[in-house]
Amino acid sequence: MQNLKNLMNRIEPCSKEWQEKAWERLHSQIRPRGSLGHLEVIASRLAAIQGTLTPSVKKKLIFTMAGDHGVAEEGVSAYPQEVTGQMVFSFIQGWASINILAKHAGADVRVVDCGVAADIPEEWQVVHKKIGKGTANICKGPAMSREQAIQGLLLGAGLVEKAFLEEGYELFGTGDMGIANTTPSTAIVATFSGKPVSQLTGRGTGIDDEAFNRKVRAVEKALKVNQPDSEDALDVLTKVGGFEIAGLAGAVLGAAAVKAPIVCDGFIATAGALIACRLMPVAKDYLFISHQSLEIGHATMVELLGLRPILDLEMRLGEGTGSALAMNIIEASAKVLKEIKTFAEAGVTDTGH
Ligand SMILES: O=C(O)c1ccc[n+]([C@@H]2O[C@H](COP(=O)([O-])O)[C@@H](O)[C@H]2O)c1
Ligand SMILES: Cc1cc2nc[nH]c2cc1C
Repeated sequence: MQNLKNLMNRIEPCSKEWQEKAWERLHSQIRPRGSLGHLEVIASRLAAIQGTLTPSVKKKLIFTMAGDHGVAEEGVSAYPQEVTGQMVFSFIQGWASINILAKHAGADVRVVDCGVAADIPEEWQVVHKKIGKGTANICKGPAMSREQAIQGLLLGAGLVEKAFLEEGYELFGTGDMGIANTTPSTAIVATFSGKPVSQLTGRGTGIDDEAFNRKVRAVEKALKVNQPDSEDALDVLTKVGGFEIAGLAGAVLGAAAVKAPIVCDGFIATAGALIACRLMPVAKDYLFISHQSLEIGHATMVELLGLRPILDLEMRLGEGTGSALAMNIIEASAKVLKEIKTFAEAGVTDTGH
């Protein structure tokens, strides 16, 4: 708990001064005022995060956090639990969607075993940090202990901080892998929003109507049995979260602590980001939401965070795929701020404003 307090105490708001300076430059560039829309917002936020008019986000790293979920036994996913470990194998072989899209984005991928049920062989190129062999079934009691939730938060934060300080990564992305993890993510957004579970539950990996009804009932039961306290994000994470969700939340806190930009992926990664921002609201200054997931409850998460997703491609995959795609947009926005000349620099007549 002391280490978690220490982490949160190190998080400061980004620089509103640099943000102002960035807006001044953006408004004096040789184009109609505001014409690059949301790219300008992203650029001004990067300036505020890095404290410069020349932000750099060239060196990029995506953490794909993997974990299993006891609630899978309620029949809430279209796929069996063993797929989590099998996909971890695919990630390290370079065969999966995240490998292809991260390569396209020029980002590295680091796979983290936060709590996969299967044994992950020591020689696999993953970060071996298993907190447990899958969480407990949230329909029957808490997913994990409070100590395990803290362990997961510190794990995610530590990985990002170390990669920033020791390897020079400048932009981070989050992603997840975990069969059944849309169920705890739904429980998290239901707790924070207070909306009916049926309005927040989606089809995850593609479940049929019967599994959908089981999933709604499972989330309702998890909330009834555990009574997570919406005012205490650590309680929510402990009772209805997941090991990879703890890692994903921690990654956002770690990025904020070192003043690095971090972009979260879809439904599960945003659930983690929501936990982080409930624990420490100023962490939001460092967070970007990569895309609007098709998973129905994601819109409510986005609303609660008050941030605008960068892309909307009707994706619902996870792994960090949305983060990878959005990284190129974030990098483009850094170039917009740095490289487009101002009216004064270019000698263009400025009568627009
Ligand atoms: O990130 C998303 O928006 C997203 C939406 C639906 C499904 N997923 C992925 O699908 C898995 C969870 O789906 P499910 O049906 O097993 O709960 C997990 O591995 C996620 O990465 C991810
Ligand atoms: C095959 C497969 C790949 C995934 N990647 C993220 N979630 C996934 C779920 C499944 C089932």
